[in-house]
Amino acid sequence: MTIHNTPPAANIVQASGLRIAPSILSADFSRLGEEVRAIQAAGADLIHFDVMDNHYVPNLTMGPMVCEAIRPHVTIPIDVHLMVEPVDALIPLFAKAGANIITFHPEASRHVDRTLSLIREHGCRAGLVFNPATPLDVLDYVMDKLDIILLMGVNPGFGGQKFIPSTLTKLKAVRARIDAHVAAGGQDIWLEVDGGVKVDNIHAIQRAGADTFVAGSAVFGAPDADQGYRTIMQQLRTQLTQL
Ligand SMILES: O=C(CO)[C@H](O)[C@H](O)COP(=O)(O)O
Repeated sequence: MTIHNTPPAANIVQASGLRIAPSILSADFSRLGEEVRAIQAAGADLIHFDVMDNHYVPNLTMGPMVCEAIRPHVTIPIDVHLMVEPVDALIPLFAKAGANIITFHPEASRHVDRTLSLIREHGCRAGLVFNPATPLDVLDYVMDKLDIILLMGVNPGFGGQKFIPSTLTKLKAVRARIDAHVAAGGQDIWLEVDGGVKVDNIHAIQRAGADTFVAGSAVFGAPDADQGYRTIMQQLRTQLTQL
């Protein structure tokens, strides 16, 4: 097993284009180190790490200790999606545990602007997550503090759900906001989609404006960890190159 040092968050500045972020929510938790190594070897661009607290969402998953435990097994960035309320106390802990990106839901923080600053102060890239029925209004005030916007394609809390089609309309709206922001001299912002992403819909999701794709059950549902993961990652990637 190769043990890697924690990559600095700045590494991900070099990442460009289209990114696939397998969600380890659907991995085999009894052998998580092997799972993340296998998914990196299969071509993953990011590890998507779902944190659920049985309060903001009705499920309970993993915390900073698990992030720290998998960090030495991969060199690609770890993309931590906080489905927790409150948010702020976990930010220093995940930054210390090797997270590179931290996203949270705006309704879970009383002070969204402050929470975004806190994430960046801890050396991570910062982002907001919107549930299918959460309005985008807060974006009017914090675009300059965002590295990533994540739209949920399902209601958060569980893997293996069906993609909600209205997400495509919302994606187009966010893509237009990002493009206008960049055209006005603002920084680029990744547009990530999470939930229900499969081989048969990733192309439509890309066409609606996404550049970063979280896929959990589609990837980790493959029959075997090595060739199976490579095959599904290749199938996803092939759909993405057909714009
Ligand atoms: O955040 C999540 C659920 O809250 C998961 O990342 C998401 O659902 C991915 O799983 P799948 O690809 O199986 O839908």
